[in-house]
Amino acid sequence: MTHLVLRNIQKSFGNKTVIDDLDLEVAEGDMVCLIGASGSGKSTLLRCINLLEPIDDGYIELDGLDISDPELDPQPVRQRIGLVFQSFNLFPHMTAEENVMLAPRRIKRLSREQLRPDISALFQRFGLSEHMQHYPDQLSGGQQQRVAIIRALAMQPEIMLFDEITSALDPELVGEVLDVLRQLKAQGMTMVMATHEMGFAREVADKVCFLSGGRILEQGPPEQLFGNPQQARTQAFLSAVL
Ligand SMILES: Nc1ncnc2c1ncn2[C@@H]1O[C@H](COP(=O)(O)OP(=O)(O)OP(=O)(O)O)[C@@H](O)[C@H]1O
Repeated sequence: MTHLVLRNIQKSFGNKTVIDDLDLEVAEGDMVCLIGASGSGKSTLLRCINLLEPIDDGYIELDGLDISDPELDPQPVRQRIGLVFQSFNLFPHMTAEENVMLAPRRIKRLSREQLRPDISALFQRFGLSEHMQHYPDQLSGGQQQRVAIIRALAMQPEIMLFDEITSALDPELVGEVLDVLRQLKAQGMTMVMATHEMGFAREVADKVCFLSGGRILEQGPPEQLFGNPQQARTQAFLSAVL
């Protein structure tokens, strides 16, 4: 089943076109990796999907619903789509658990007691049980990013978007965050990820998209893009991007 459909997406800032007539389909349970140079439009695309940026033209469908309809209340749609950023953006004066509980308490109006079993299970699932009561400055960057992922999952989204979530991490901490994504993939989560982690994209993605100037130059399963006879074109693209 096609879960997310983007058609003819157009987005400009002033007179600068940032997304240019872009089409993308994401099937349920798939991991789609967006790869492109800085400024190619990856973040803007993810922000458009999450309705943080309005699109100028085209439409975005989630499970058949046109979520780009300007008449639609964006709040319930945003709850269905989790977004995790490069910077973890945890509140420093709150424990990991309080950070994770904040949105469901405010938006879903659930109490701490109602939330605790599910939230504890999430911390446990991602190996962070012993850090629930720690403050962000007591956690490594990798642990903070894993808490940021748990925070997004606590809203029980149907689809998760990741914007270069390992780019700010020391290299030795990247693996533990990518492991969380592998786990989510195994559990059937639908995901779109902007990344420079080429090895991960090759290993885990169902589809890889090469973005340049707000357009998708190539897209396909990694074994196609990285295999012969495509390999020379892929290498040329990646050497310009990475
Ligand atoms: N709010 C904004 N106002 C004006 N221009 C913007 C805005 N947001 C993004 N841009 C411009 O849009 C272009 C695409 O930016 P975007 O952040 O989407 O690219 P990216 O591929 O995610 O790059 P990076 O890897 O550096 O985050 C850039 O030229 C950027 O300067």
